[in-house]
Amino acid sequence: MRPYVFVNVAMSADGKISTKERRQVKISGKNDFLRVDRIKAESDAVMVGIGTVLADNPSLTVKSQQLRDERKREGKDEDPVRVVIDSHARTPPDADILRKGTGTRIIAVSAAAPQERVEHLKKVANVVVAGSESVDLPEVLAILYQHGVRRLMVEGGGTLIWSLISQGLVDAMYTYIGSMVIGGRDAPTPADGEGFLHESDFIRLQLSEAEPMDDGLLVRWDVRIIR
Ligand SMILES: NC(=O)C1=CN([C@@H]2O[C@H](COP(=O)(O)OP(=O)(O)OC[C@H]3O[C@@H](n4cnc5c(N)ncnc54)[C@H](O)[C@@H]3O)[C@@H](O)[C@H]2O)C=CC1
Ligand SMILES: Nc1nc(O)c(N)c(N[C@@H]2O[C@H](COP(=O)(O)O)[C@@H](O)[C@H]2O)n1
Repeated sequence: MRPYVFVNVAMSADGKISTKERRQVKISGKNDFLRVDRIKAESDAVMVGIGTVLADNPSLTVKSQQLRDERKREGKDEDPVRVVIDSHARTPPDADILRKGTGTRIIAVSAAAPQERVEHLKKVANVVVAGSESVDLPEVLAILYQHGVRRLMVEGGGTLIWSLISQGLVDAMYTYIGSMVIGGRDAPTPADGEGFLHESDFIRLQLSEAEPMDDGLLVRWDVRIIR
């Protein structure tokens, strides 16, 4: 069993999620940031890849005090469980995701992670070992499910989203399209990784919602299960 998994990502009009230097940029507007905060507060856990932790140093906390209070009233931690997919245990022990906010942090590493770094991380987070070289995502999702996570939000980046979506582990995707062009053939996109070669392999989506937001557009897609 695995949680319901949805991706939230903000991209430019030309389909980039940051610059070619992988520098964090503001793509969403005020209303979209409020929406992201709300769907994060409604989730049991939020996941990012180590590339995002190293590039953006996100805290992934719920920002609105009202939403934090609501979670508390429901008997939950103010922040969802925060999960980093990090094969080689590269998460800096002083990363904001570990320093800021409340609640459980899980770092998922592979068996190839250097033991010394794993021991350091064990002092500041729950470390889960899954997979031999890179992290085994189905196994991590099963572990999260066993720990009560039913709704998982994935905030990026492109490498992690590709892995999840290409393995059939994503149920829905929110894409905010911002009103700018970032450009750059090497700038990350919502799904990087290897990419499919054959049309028959493409992951098919069904449009479920499209709404103008700030000066861009919010699109919600459901992943179509084709058997
Ligand atoms: N605009 C937006 O909404 C967002 C933009 N970003 C941007 O994305 C960029 C970071 O993305 P990426 O470099 O692609 O890194 P990422 O955050 O997708 O992390 C990928 C890394 O995770 C590790 N990993 C371990 N097991 C894995 C597995 N099974 N599958 C995939 N990865 C696995 C690998 O070390 C891999 O390189 C940054 O530039 C950041 O600013 C990140 C999040 C959201
Ligand atoms: N929704 C959205 N819009 C943008 O314009 C963005 N740049 C991002 N980036 C994601 O948000 C994370 C920041 O988290 P904290 O504010 O530090 O909690 C960042 O790491 C990306 O995942 N998202």
